[in-house]
Amino acid sequence: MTMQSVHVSLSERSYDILISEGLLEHAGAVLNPFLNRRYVAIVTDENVHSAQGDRLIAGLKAESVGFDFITLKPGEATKSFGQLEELTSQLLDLGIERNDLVLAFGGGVIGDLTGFACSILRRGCRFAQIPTTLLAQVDSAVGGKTAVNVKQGKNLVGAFHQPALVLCDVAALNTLSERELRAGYAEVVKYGLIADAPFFKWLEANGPALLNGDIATRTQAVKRSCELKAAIVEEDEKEDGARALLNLGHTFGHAFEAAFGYSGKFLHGEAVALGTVFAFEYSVRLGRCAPNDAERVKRHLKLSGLPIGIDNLPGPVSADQLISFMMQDKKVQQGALTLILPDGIGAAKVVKDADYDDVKQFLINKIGA
Ligand SMILES: NC(=O)c1ccc[n+]([C@@H]2O[C@H](COP(=O)([O-])OP(=O)(O)OC[C@H]3O[C@@H](n4cnc5c(N)ncnc54)[C@H](O)[C@@H]3O)[C@@H](O)[C@H]2O)c1
Ligand SMILES: O=C(O)C(=O)C[C@@H](O)[C@H](O)[C@H](O)COP(=O)(O)O
Ligand SMILES: [Zn+2]
Repeated sequence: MTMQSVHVSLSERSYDILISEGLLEHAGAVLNPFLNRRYVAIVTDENVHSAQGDRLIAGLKAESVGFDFITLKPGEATKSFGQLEELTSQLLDLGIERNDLVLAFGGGVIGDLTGFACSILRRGCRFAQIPTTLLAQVDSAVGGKTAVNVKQGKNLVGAFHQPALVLCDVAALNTLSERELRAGYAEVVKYGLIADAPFFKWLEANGPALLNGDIATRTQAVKRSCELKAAIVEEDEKEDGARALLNLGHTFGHAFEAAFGYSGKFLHGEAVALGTVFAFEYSVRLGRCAPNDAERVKRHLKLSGLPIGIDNLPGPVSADQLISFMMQDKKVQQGALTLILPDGIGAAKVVKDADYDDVKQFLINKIGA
């Protein structure tokens, strides 16, 4: 097994991201040094349990690591307050101690919910991320943001809680649906657009191979994404500055997700893709970004099967609805919107004090009042 790794350096909260094909079958051996007793609680969802569970079980059994599964319903609706209460209760019933290791085995929904539960369980217990979607391997498993969604907006109740270890088995992506794979790809593209124009160019050439299952290309993309995210998180763990760049496309995107009620009709990655298009178009409107750059981004997202226009929305939504969700965004300061706006490909900026009326007019022009 050829192993790649990325270190996230955060003093006593530092950890490694291990990336390889076939890691699940070695999970017991890799996790053993992190275990105070040979036992883990595994939080997962039904799809992941049936598609990948046997591989993890084999890896744990090979090292005589005992385990219990807590298996939740799949989908964004699981990232809720109700499920948080239920999950913490189940973990307590299993007798999970502070120094035990809980495994978040699944996509970003499982990772965000489990990470949040672990941040509050007995005032904080350890957990490892075992991400099984492209989105989770390149983004959500790294950096310690955990949360649930509420009716007022996306991820509005949560905590920063870093994992002890991240295990990315790229072979786990073989059972992921094409739609979920493409949605995760939106976050890969994001890294190129924020800060790495050569990576975006590489994706224009290699994105099709990545989406078609080429393991080497996937491994390279996961590694580069994790390196870029780790560098930003190391600089600004709790989003006082540069970390907000990772929110490119999210201020608009989260508003779409909230408007559709976290129903799965519009996935996080799809919302990020359309939100990124909106961010580029708004930047063009402000004269910050060349129209050609926005067109190039839209072309690549479209070729990758991602939504780039309001025709791709699963139902009607109004500018009023969107702007009111946007005003609940965690980046709002003194009542003013913060947007992540590109000055071009690979050159995103955190823009505070965005003009509310102008953003609203932009949305009205795009989708109607
Ligand atoms: N914490 C962060 O930094 C961060 C970053 C990005 C996104 N997120 C959050 O992540 C969530 C989205 O995560 P996601 O896109 O992974 O969605 P998800 O967790 O809902 O997983 C997508 C679907 O794929 C299934 N699945 C997962 N792995 C599978 C596999 N290997 N084989 C077959 N099916 C599999 C799941 O059951 C689910 O139905 C959102 O809530 C978003 O807000 C968080
Ligand atoms: O890690 C980050 O920081 C990100 O912003 C990554 C995003 O892809 C992710 O969707 C995150 O959950 C959004 O953060 P939020 O603070 O806007 O909820
Ligand atoms: Zn995201």
